[in-house]
Amino acid sequence: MSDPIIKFDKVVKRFGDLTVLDALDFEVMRGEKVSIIGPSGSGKSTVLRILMTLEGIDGGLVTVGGEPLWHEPGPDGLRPASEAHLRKMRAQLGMVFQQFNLFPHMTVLRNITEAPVKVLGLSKADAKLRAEELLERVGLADQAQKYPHQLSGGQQQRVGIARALAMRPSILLFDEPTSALDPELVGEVLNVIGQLAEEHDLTMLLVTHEMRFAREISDRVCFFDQGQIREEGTPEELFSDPNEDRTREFLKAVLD
Ligand SMILES: Nc1ncnc2c1ncn2[C@@H]1O[C@H](COP(=O)(O)OP(=O)(O)OP(=O)(O)O)[C@@H](O)[C@H]1O
Repeated sequence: MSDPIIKFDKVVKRFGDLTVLDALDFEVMRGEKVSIIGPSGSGKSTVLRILMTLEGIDGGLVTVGGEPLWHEPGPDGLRPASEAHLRKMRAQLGMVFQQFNLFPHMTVLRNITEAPVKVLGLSKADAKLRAEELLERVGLADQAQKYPHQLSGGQQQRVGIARALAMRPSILLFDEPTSALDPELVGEVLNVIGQLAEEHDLTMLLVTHEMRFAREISDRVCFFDQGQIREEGTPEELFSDPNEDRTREFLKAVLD
C-alpha cells in the first residue's frame, strides 16, 4: 500500500462564488479503504463527483493511477483532458449513488450488462455470466428478471453495487449509499459493502453518515470541513481520540 492511486494536489472547486474545495490535498493508497465524514455541504460528494468526471475542477491537479484525470499531456505541458481521455480514465472507477440511479425501464440483469456490453465491448453472453456471478455475490441471484420498481430500496442498491462492479473498476466510490434507505434495509447493503472491503486489491472511498460502519471497515477516516481535510487518522484515532475541537463537536452531534 505504498502507491497513491488517487491524488488531489491543491484542488480548487467553485460553484459561482462558493468555494467548495479550497486547495484540497488528499491521497488514497492502492487497496486502501477510506471513509470521508463531515458536515453537510463540506464538499464530500464533490470529491467523488470530480473523480467520476461528473464535475470539473477550477485549479490544482487530480491524478488517478499516476495519470492526470482532468488534464492530458500536450505540446506545451498539460492541457484540459479530451472526452476520449476522460472516458479512458473513467474506466478505472465505479460509483454507487445515494439514489441508486438504476435504469427504470431495464431489468436487473440488463442494468448490469448494459455498460460492459456497450462500453467494454463484452459479448452479451459474457456480460450475462458476469452479471449472474455478481448477483449471486450480492444475494440477488433470483431477481435478475425483475424491474427496479419491483425491488426494495436495499435490493436496488445491491443491484447498484453489482452494476458498478461489472465494469471491474480498481476504485469503487460510494456516495452515502444507505442514506435513502429505510432503517431496516441499511444492514443488508452495509453487509455487501463490508464484504467488498475485505478484498485486498479494491480501493474504496466511501462518503457516509454511518459512523459505526466507517469505524469498522476503514483503514483511514478523513473529517472534511469547509472544503479541506480538517483531521484524518485510523478509525481508532479519529473516533476515540480526535485532536481537533471541530472534529469532536461533529462527532458529538452525530453520535448523540
Ligand atoms: N452543481 C452544483 N451547483 C451549485 N452548488 C453546488 C452544486 N453541487 C454542490 N453544490 C454546493 O457545494 C457544496 C458542497 O456540496 P457537496 O454535495 O459536495 O457536500 P457534501 O459534504 O457531500 O454534503 P451532504 O452531506 O449534504 O451531501 C454545497 O454547499 C452544495 O450546495
